[in-house]
Amino acid sequence: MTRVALIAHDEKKSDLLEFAQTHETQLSAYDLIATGTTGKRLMEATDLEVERKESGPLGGDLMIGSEVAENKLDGIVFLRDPLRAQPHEPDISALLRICDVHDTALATNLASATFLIEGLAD
Ligand SMILES: O=C(CO)COP(=O)(O)O
Repeated sequence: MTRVALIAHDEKKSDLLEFAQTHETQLSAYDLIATGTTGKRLMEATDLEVERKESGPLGGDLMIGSEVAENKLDGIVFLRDPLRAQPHEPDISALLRICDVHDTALATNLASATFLIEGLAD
């Protein structure tokens, strides 16, 4: 089954929730994982079932990165906050890097997230 990770920094969570609501039917066909708070908010805002990892600052990005390293993930939507520094910046960089190492589809803004979700459906 197609497995997708959804992650958003706090300033981008409302964008991700709206995205998930818009694409809920499509997303419901996928195995979904998320960082802790993102996953909680997604399950509150939609009927989607989401496997929650740790919160980002507590290692959630690294847990998702480890799935990328094991080739378990087909795609990641990661709406980062481009305007604020994050305390766990090294973890974020590690996740982006491992996606490139394994050529895993990664969308970091809404426009590319739409392409990713539609592309995975093909
Ligand atoms: O910090 C994050 C990604 O780097 C997201 O973590 P949360 O979903 O727990 O807020």
